[in-house]
Amino acid sequence: SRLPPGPLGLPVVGSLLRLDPAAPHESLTALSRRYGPIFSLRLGSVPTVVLADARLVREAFAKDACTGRAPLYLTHGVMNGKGIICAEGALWRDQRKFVASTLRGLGMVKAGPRRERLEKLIADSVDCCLQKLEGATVDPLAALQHCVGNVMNALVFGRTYAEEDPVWRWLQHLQEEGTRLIGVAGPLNFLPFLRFLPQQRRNLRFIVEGQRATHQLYSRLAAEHGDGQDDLLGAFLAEAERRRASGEPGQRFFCDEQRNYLLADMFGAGLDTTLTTLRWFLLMMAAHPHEQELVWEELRALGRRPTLEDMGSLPRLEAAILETQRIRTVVPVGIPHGVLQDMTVGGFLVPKGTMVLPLLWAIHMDPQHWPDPERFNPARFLDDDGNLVRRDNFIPFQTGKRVCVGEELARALLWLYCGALLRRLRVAAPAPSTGGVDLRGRCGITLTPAPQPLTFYTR
Ligand code: HEM
Repeated sequence: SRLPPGPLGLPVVGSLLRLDPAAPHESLTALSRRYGPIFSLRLGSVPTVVLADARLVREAFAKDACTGRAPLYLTHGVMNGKGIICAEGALWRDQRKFVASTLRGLGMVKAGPRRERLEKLIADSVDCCLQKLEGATVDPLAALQHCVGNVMNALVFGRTYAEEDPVWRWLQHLQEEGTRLIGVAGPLNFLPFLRFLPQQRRNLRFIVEGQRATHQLYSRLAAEHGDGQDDLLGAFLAEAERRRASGEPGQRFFCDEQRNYLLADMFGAGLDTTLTTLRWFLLMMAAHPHEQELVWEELRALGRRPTLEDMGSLPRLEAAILETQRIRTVVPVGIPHGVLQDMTVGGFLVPKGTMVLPLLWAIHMDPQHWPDPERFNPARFLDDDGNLVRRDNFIPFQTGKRVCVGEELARALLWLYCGALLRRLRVAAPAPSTGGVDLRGRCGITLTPAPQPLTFYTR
């Protein structure tokens, strides 16, 4: 077979200059309208294939050959292929299995006492968040970051922090700056020699320093951790001990260094994405009061705060969450995969060493599947009788063998937060004369909204 079509690039930079650094998802989407749902280009030194159709993503990501990560400087040079997000091969398979089964043990199951414990943990954090927002005119970011952050702290490390705890403040700052700088350092991935430029060197030093300092903290948390296994760290320590005792070869995957990379990955992957989705949800509700009223009607009819049991029976709430995930996909360029063996996708050859980008923005904004895609319209996810409908061209967690391992937890968090917040509060935008709501996103690794206040009236 032949390679997918695509633009001719310049030597050295390839097609990098075609990408708007502030909106790479839009530049790539424009190219997909021109070259089709599968096309190839070279980004600096990295040969890349872009998939702009959910069917092609499903086909590609179902293959073992496509479970690698892209040959990027940050994944391989900074993350060293450790942890889970950047791991490949035997290490990835081992850690993926361990994480998936640990998350099930922590309550990501359909029913039972563990699920109730998880639900209580989230519900308590929602209460904390409600207290901070009720009656206030603020950007909800700080409240959400603290409250959702503590759910992740509890699940990953087995502890929570007071809001003003200096260690927690420092962790939040590192996370925010790190995510921003990794975005800024994007070109470094494709042109690794850029790391010799002074500005890039400073950014990289911050990222590597932050990594070293958080790993030190994690080692301390591990040393202080008891025998309990109600969190990922506890489960890791117990599994490391079990493998050491039995002397099995898999014990090499449970060293202290891998533990620290894994903890950082789980905390980072879980918090940023969920937080950003919640921020977009509140902004969309404020900008579309009529849609907010429809959700409110449904919640009023229920007469109490929704629980996980109610998932599947509140279609308006669910459709509003799904439509938020469509119109402001938090990872608009998608999380790239790497090709481990030559393979074919859509009849085209995709050679070993290629980076595969599942271009979620193009998929979720495709006018053929989503008429008038820039319009926020939850009814897209409802049929004429108001029942929820599954949509094929919608893959916010991606698909296949590496699909988001936290999807169940993310859906539970979004459900309980969005339901409780809208049941108790009416979210309103500032008057249009003062600018209204700014729904344009800024693209780092995630597509985030601009900081802006909202008013939270008691219902
Ligand atoms: C709305 C919230 C979330 C969204 C939109 C989201 C989205 C994604 C996406 C698109 C991927 C890439 C999948 C792939 O490579 O094919 C991913 C991977 C991942 N997510 Fe999430 N995620 C969310 C929440 C979470 C949460 C709460 C956790 C933690 C429990 C989590 C942990 C992970 C991990 C560890 C991976 C890497 C999986 C692997 O490489 O095998 N995510 N997520």
